[in-house]
Amino acid sequence: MEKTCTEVWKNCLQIIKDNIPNQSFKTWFEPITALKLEGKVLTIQVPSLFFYEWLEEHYVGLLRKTVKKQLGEDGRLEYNIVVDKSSNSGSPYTTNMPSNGNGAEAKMQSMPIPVSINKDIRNPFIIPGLKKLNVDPQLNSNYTFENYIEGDCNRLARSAGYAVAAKPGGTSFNPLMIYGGVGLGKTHLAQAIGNEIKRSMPDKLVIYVSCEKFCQQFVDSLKNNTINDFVNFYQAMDVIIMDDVHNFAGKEKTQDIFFHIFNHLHQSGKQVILTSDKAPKDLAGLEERLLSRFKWGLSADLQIPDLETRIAILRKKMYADGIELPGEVVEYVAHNIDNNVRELEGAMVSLLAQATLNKKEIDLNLAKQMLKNFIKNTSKEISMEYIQKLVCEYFEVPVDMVKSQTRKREIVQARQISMYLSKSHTKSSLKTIGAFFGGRDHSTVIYACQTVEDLIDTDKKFKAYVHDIQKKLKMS
Ligand SMILES: Nc1ncnc2c1ncn2[C@@H]1O[C@H](COP(=O)(O)OP(=O)(O)OP(=O)(O)O)[C@@H](O)[C@H]1O
Repeated sequence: MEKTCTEVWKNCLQIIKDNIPNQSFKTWFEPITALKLEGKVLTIQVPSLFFYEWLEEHYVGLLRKTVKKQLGEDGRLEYNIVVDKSSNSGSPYTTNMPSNGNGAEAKMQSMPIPVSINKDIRNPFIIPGLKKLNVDPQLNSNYTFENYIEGDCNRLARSAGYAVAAKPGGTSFNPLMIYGGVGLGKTHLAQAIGNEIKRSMPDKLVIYVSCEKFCQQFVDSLKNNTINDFVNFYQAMDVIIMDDVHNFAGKEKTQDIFFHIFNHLHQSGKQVILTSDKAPKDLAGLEERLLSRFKWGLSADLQIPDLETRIAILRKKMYADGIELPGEVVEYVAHNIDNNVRELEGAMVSLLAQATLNKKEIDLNLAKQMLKNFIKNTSKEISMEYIQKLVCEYFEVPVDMVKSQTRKREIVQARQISMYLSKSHTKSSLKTIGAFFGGRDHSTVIYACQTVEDLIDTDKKFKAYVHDIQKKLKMS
């Protein structure tokens, strides 16, 4: 007796289940239903285009083998794709893949599916239903262009941001990648773009999401079997702002999902805005294909603001908070906190809090007193210069010698400990540490750190030295 499509698919599922992890089976195969069997062609229904792409990319080999096992060498598979479940039209739209009549065997052999097919099918079907979404963009309304002070440090990134805000998806800055060090205004600028788009084009669907939150949502959606909703949601956006994409490092599955979402948005002319602590070329732990996408548009960096810009930032904040500070105090703060805008603002807030508590006028003296304490608690104190000074004082060796080429034992020891502590107590890269300690390369730093770690493990006296210095570092 001829088998029904349900029986054939049930047998296929048995084989598939034995060959992949249970969670993957639940996520990608349980939502599939068998629709029909015509001769040797089995048609299955998948819940979205994204689902179809994912199966084609990750399970094509397994599917091909399984179908052949059930239907013989000329067995084929066709997909029926439910394109828009949220449509109000009563029944879901569906479309068949492949649509060119070549049969799924041809389809299964050619992966990934050609871009032209994606494009034609996606736009007309997916967007109309999902456009009805009302999405909270998750933006902080204080992060506007108006509040973002322009300086040499951010001119390119800021004007690119403006261009993107005026024409989301319509410039070559797609994606726009804003990168730079801690607290230099990446989130503020990225959100300013989102706020400006929502102000001038309220109908646009904009979403801000940190990379960390996106990763968590992905894990949750796998757990709850809502992966389809998760992907559909992001694919329906006009603008996605993803903060801190360096946090994708090592998370391959989430990168995979984002790769698909990214492709979909980009092909549909939607805007992607990314922030990162490093330039795309320096991002470690990200898949090459994702990195190459990140390099497509424009990468613009944010540098440390110069004194003039720092003063302007402080004045703007004071103005916004309705506070007046003497000019010399503002200049003093801006002069002394010079590598992180968040810390700059933090110093001012502490200054004001102290003044309010002590009911004192904020003059230069108070600013100096207070700033002394504030600087101690910031990363400024733990600079490579400071580590070098501390280590050299401890071992009573001349400070400049650690940067020289000398191989004297006590100097080498001070140099290696300085490198080791710079690696663990500063955010400097191995390359920067090497360059700072006498123009050495990163492999010298790796070797130094390894040597120090080994000695800590084997030499009690040495371990005590390092701990002593670390204690001083923390107390200073
Ligand atoms: N050019 C600027 N003009 C006005 N305010 C700024 C500017 N740059 C940074 N800020 C302010 O500095 C603070 C830190 O900025 P933001 O959080 O955007 O930095 P970030 O680079 O995203 O930091 P992180 O590396 O921690 O993610 C915010 O309060 C922001 O408003």
